[in-house]
Formats: sequence, C-alpha cells, structure tokens
Amino acid sequence: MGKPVKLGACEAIFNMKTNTVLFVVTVRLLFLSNWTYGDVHLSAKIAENADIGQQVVHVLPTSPGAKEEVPCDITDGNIHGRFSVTHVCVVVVARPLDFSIYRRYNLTVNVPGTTETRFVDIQVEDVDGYPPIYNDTCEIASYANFHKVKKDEFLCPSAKEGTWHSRRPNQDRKHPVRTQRYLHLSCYYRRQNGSSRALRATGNCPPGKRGELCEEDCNCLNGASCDRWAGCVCPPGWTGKLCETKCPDGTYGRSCKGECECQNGAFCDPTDGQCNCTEGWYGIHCTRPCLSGRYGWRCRQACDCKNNATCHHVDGSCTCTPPWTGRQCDVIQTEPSLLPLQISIPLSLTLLGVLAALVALYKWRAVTRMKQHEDQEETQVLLELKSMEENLAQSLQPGWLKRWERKAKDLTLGDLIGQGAFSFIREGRLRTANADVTVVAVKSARSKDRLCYRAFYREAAMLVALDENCEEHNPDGHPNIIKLFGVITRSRPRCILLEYAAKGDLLQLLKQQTKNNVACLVGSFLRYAVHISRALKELRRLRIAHGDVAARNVLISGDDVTKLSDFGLAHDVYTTTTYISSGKNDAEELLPLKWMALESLETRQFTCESNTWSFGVLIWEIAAFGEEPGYQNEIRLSCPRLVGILRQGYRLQKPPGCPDRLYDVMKSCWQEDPSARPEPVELEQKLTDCREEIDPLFVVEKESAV
Ligand SMILES: Nc1ncnc2c1ncn2[C@@H]1O[C@H](COP(=O)(O)OP(=O)(O)OP(=O)(O)O)[C@@H](O)[C@H]1O
Repeated sequence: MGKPVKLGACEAIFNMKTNTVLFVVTVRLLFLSNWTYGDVHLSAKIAENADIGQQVVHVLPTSPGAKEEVPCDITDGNIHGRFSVTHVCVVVVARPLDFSIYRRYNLTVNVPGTTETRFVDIQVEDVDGYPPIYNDTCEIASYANFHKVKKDEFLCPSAKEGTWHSRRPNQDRKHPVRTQRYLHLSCYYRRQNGSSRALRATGNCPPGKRGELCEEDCNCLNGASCDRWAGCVCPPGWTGKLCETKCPDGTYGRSCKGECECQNGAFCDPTDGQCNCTEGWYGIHCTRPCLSGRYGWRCRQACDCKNNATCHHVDGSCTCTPPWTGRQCDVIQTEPSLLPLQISIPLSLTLLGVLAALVALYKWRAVTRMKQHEDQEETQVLLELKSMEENLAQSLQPGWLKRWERKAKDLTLGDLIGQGAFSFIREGRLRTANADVTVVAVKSARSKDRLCYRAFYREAAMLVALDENCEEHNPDGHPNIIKLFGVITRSRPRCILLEYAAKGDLLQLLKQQTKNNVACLVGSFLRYAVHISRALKELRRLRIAHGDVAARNVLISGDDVTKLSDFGLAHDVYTTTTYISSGKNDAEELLPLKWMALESLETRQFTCESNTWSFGVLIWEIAAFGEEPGYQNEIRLSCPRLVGILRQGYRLQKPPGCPDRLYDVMKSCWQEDPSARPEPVELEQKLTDCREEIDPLFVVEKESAV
C-alpha cells in the first residue's frame, strides 16, 4: 500500500467510494491467450478495495449474456479463499483484499469436462488511503473498538449487520487476532449486500510520539505515559492535557477522581489520598487526637506535665490543677510574701539538680539493663522495627509496646498447642485487670534468630495497629482478625498473648474431612472463606498487606468464627520501604511462594491486591480439602520456575468436584493485572452466592453468620 494519506474520517469514506467506482472500471482483462487446447495463461488486475462479488476475470471466452453453466473449480493458489468462481466460470472477489498483505495470486482453475488447466495471474493494485482508518460511524478506530482477549490479542468487534472478518486466515469473531507493537490490526465488516468496510486499529507509536501517523510529539509531563490516540495519560495526582497540573485541593488519584478524607488540616497526598497528619493528630484520616501523655507531630513527643495536669495534644502545653502552677505544673502557687525569692530560687535549683541526677541515673540503669538482656539479633530487629514504626506512624502510635506490655507474673504457661516456622504456641492463663482469668494462646519466638524476632515484633506491631484503629462498631477489634491481649517483652520468653482459637487452624480441619458429597461439604466450608473476605476488607481499609493469607493461618474459635492470624509477614502498604527480603539465604526459603501473587514473586512486594491472590489459593485449599497446591504435578518449585509457569498463564487446576462457579472466583483472584482482581466486598458477595447455590444449610445459617 502506498504512503498513508491523512484524511478526515468521512472524507475517507467518500474517497473510497470514488475509488471503488474508478477501479471497477479499471478491472480489466489484460490479455487472453492460447485459447487452444492445453494450458491457458490469463492475467488480471484488481484494486484492493474491490467489493465482494466483483468480477476479476472470465476464465472461459463466453459471449456476454451466456447462460450455460460451467461449474469451474479453483484447485490451487487461492490463499485464504480470497476468490471464488461463479456458475459461468467467472473469477470474482470472495473476501477483502489487501495490497499490503498479498499483491499477487496465481490461481489454478479446472474446467469440468476438459483436460485443460487455466492459470490465472491476479495482481492486486494499491489504493491510496485504503484501508481507511475509520469505523462505521465515522469515528477513528482504536483498540477500544476491539475486544481485548489478552496482551496483543484481540477479537474483531461484533457488527450490527454482516460479519467482521480479520484478514488473517481462520480468524473471525471467534478467533483472536494477534498484533504487535507498531503493527496494524484490521477487521473487515462484510455487509449483507456484499460491500465491505474496514476497521483498523494500530499499535502504539514509538516512545514520545502520538497521532494517526505517529507524527505528533507527546510532551507529557510528570511521568505521564503517552497513548497514541488519547494523548497524555496522567499518573495519579496529575491532570491537564500534558499532565502539568496537580490535582485540585481535596482530590487525589487518577483523573483526580478520589475525594480526600483527611481531617484536622492534614495534608492529603494527591497520588493516593494518604493523609499526613498535622501536629497532635493521628489515624488513617487524622481524626484521632494523640493518646494521653503524647503530643506533637506523629504524637512523638512525651508530655512533661506534672501533678495530674492535662497536656494539650497539639503543643504539649499543660493545664494545671490547683494549687499547681508553672509550665509543667510543678510549682505550688503560694502568696508571694510567704516564699521570698531568696529561699525559692535556691530551693528550686536544688530540686532541679536532684531531678536531673535521678533522670540520668534512671536512664543509665535502663541502658545497662537493656544491654544485659538483649542479644545482638534482637537488637538488630528492634532497630529495623524503628523504620517500620516510621512507616506505620499513621496507625501505630509511639509507646505501643509499653502500652500493651503485660506482667509475666500474670501469665501461667500451659501445654504446647502448635508450632509454625517462626513460633511455638502454648496455651496460657492470663490474669486481667479485674482479677479475671482468660485462656490465651501464647506465641513465643521459635529461636533467638533474626527471622523469628522479626516475625514476632512485626506481628505484635500489626496487631496493635489493627486493634487501635478498629472501627467504632467493633470496640473489641475486628471479629475475623485474631485479637491481641498483650505482649511480654521485658522478660523471657518474649510472648504475644492472643485470643485462644479452640478449634485450631483451618488447614487441619480441612484435612480431617471425609469427602462425601464434596460440593456440599465445600459449600459449608465457604462460610470460613466469607469470614476471611471480611478480614481482608478490614486490611484494605487500613492498607495493610498480610503477606501470608493461607488456610494454615486461619484459626477457628470455639463458636465457629474464623479469624485471620499470623501477621509475621504483614506490613503497611503505604510504605515506600516495603519489606523486601534481604537475601535468598534468609528469606526465600521462608516465603510462602505458592500462595504469593505473581508480582510479589518477582518484586517481593506485598499489597492488598496480593492478599487477594493468596486468598484465591486459600479458596483452592478449601475446595481441595487441604491438599498442598502444585503446578504441573510439581509440588516443589523454585521461584523463577513458578514465575515462568504463571507468566505463561498456567494456574492451579480445578480441584475434583469443585463447582465451576467457585473455580471462576479463584481465577478472578489470580489475574495477572493486580487492579483487575476483585475487591474483598465483591469476593464476599460472590462467595455468598456460591454458598447459597451449593450449601443446603446456608439458609439456616445465614441469620447467624458473623
Ligand atoms: N490463637 C491461637 N489459638 C489456637 N491455636 C493457635 C493460635 N495461634 C496459633 N495456633 C496454632 O499454632 C500453629 C502455628 O501458629 P502460627 O501459624 O501463628 O505460627 P508461625 O510460626 O507464625 O507460623 P507460620 O509457619 O504459618 O508462619 C497454628 O497453625 C495453630 O494450629
């Protein structure tokens, strides 16, 4: 095809029609020769925009109007069936032609009743501007008109009348057309009256270019990408033709569609709506004043008000109770005549001196005690924890360890009830404030190494953040997340005190099942999946990635409520210093590879969307009754091998007896594009629907569902 000519869409339609008429006339039989017995060679030219049914060449020398039927047959050279022969042996166009794909066809035509063979040489002629870049409603075509199947594969659009055909053989509405960057993708719309229309989408332009002929510069700013047709596609937080303008105040995200919910003068990050609280406030939306005893930016400062004075959460100023006065409320207000300056000044100085000495002594003793007790590994983890606290500052208030510290003497340790990669779990009895005794699960580090300590403190921090930020209607914490009772970090063994889940973990429960009436059984287990989808919703609200959602980490309470547990790999997804394994030796072996999302395997980064992927594997575990997930009959897979398998589109296979609808839910969680995976609320709905379909007990349980 000649150099494309840039036309207005409707102009192009007009020109095409004119061309068609022109070329109908120019279709000509150049020469007929050797009308004798034996082989006959014919040649013809046809314009690439010829209509379907348009005559190309008479194979037999018939006089016009001849009615005698000669059912000839094209036996060779008819690539992709572009031509056919009529009942009087005339070669006609059968499918759309394209100069840029095939310029010449050498047909072999058999004439019945003779031994002669006709060889027809057809030359396709280029038509300027054809196929035109427009669709049936005169709009510029883009990939939006096509149905994307997967990367670089499209289906032709459905047509109101007639059929779309792609130019490649055997590719129609049912068969995807493959394209590549910078290449064209065309579909033909064949009308019932035989005429045809073309719809062409083109690939991307080279970087920095856009427009129909990739002739325009993009000039996009602030990291925007450039779309050939749409122009600059702004990253979240930016808008404008060239993405040169920040989102207006109070909005954030892509196209500035998000509405900021930050309160109390907090700065709202225009990219993701994250709130950066002003002094004295904390919480996801900065709605909570600093807890008592703290003030300032990120509630980092400790108040120094004395004698029951109240401390202002913003600036730390003290409001004294009588008779105290002074900046720290540590001076008794007396009649000036009763305490002459000659006495009060030296007295205060002496008191201050004594106080300073006491503080220094206290600190020195504390440091000495720390040095005695903390071994090197734990110190290292505590240092790491500082940076995690920074990242979690919105939801984890300073002093959290102190706030949740419980006394070792209040705990009585019982039997070992479980062990994981990082911890030992014992039953225990905890004496609480009002002398009640509560049964708890006591989690302690399995060994004194860095990995175990890291999981220990990370889990404690996450559970504190979850508890202290729970919604008002859940004052005791989220019902589907394991509850924290406290920590013991000042004596050994270090312990996390957790709600005791009497029925143990979901994986064991699944393995114990006898598989009668599989679909029904799966249906009843889906109630646990529904509970976990609610826990995931809570994690999404607080933007916390769990990192290890799996049946082994789902616990079941005595009253049959499922609790997500084991937050040792969890982290805050706000953070830019997201936990990345420091090296293969210490982390890779311990990462839950077969539960991890494709992007987490590649980048070691966990997000709420990667939670969803792992949740899909958890549903699979339910449907497979606790079987170990495996790909292509391989249970042990290296990380690169697994990435390769997943990138090729392989996923865990449908477990025997698993209903199709449930498998569809799993597959939706394993979509390559994280943003295409369903939200936890959608999952809750889909799983509830599945349950309703397959679990006969559902209706009964529905009302008491937690
Ligand atoms: N709160 C609890 N109540 C009852 N049993 C529990 C509780 N917490 C843990 N367990 C038992 O102990 C086992 C190990 O606990 P957990 O998974 O939290 O340890 P971990 O070392 O952090 O594990 P992992 O190997 O999954 O990282 C669980 O599978 C469960 O059987």
